[in-house]
Amino acid sequence: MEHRKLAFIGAGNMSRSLISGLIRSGYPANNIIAANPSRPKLDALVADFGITATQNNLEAVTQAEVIVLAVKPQMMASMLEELLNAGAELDGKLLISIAAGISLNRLEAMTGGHKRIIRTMPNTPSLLGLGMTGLYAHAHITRADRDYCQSMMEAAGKALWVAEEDGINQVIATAGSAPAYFFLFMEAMAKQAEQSGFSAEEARLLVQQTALGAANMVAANPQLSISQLREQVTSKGGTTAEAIRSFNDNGLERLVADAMTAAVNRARELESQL
Ligand SMILES: NC(=O)C1=CN([C@@H]2O[C@H](COP(=O)(O)OP(=O)(O)OC[C@H]3O[C@@H](n4cnc5c(N)ncnc54)[C@H](OP(=O)(O)O)[C@@H]3O)[C@@H](O)[C@H]2O)C=CC1
Ligand SMILES: O=C(O)[C@@H]1CCC=N1
Repeated sequence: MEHRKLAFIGAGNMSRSLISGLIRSGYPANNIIAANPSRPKLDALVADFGITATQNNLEAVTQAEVIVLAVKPQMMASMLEELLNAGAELDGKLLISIAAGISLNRLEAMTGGHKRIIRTMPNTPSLLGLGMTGLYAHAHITRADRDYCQSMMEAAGKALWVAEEDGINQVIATAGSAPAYFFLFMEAMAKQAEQSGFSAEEARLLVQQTALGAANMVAANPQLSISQLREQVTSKGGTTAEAIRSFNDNGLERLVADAMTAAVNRARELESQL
């Protein structure tokens, strides 16, 4: 992939995940700069990955060819306004937003009409190179910019383009927010395992190894549907069948659908507010 000079504006959880993925895949550390108002997260990024860091957004933007907008959605307008007021020149630069709930139209307005923007939705497993990122760009974005953005995200995992901008909100519900769903499920399982007598470490080991194994079974067996993998575990008249029956009787499918719809609705609500 091309190693364009890359700036992350906002050095929080998601930037750290993406930077880690990039460095792990061989992106040169001296082509990455991160900007953040407070120092500790920057110091940790410099220590862990050898990138450059600054508390001055303008300095990062000036040096970069590609700028990743990685502040909280609610901070985006004020951050960009300050940047433009400070004299930032965005011409010739590709902007990549990772923010939930801010449309390309809004980003264009917030940047004084800049049109070279790609919208993405990554997730935190990018930290380990196991991320999943959705991407969307308007038709005028060049092939070279699309390819760069895709390979940048693929350095941290897998990437999937969506055909409509609202597809990004569906990616949020299915991948961006979704690591937390699995963590919640694992928390509940670990809690129950502890209540049944395992130590906290034993419960975590049992749950984490099983989750890892299950995810790897899905990835390693594309010829099998996820339902078939579940059926392989479920002996007739056995223990798993009883657990699955309990999940189904308690409406697991509806719970999951409602939770994913709530995430999409919140993303759309943010889009209408910000
Ligand atoms: N976390 C996730 O799983 C995912 C998050 N996202 C998106 O990523 C974006 C960042 O989220 P996340 O990393 O979780 O949030 P964090 O709060 O961890 O990171 C945001 C960072 O932005 C910094 N910041 C605040 N104001 C400014 C400013 N004016 N200029 C530069 N930096 C600033 C904050 O600094 P300080 O703390 O010092 O104030 C903080 O380090 C959001 O838009 C979110 O929607 C997308 C996909 C997944
Ligand atoms: O919770 C959020 O709003 C962000 C976007 C996806 C994951 N975290």
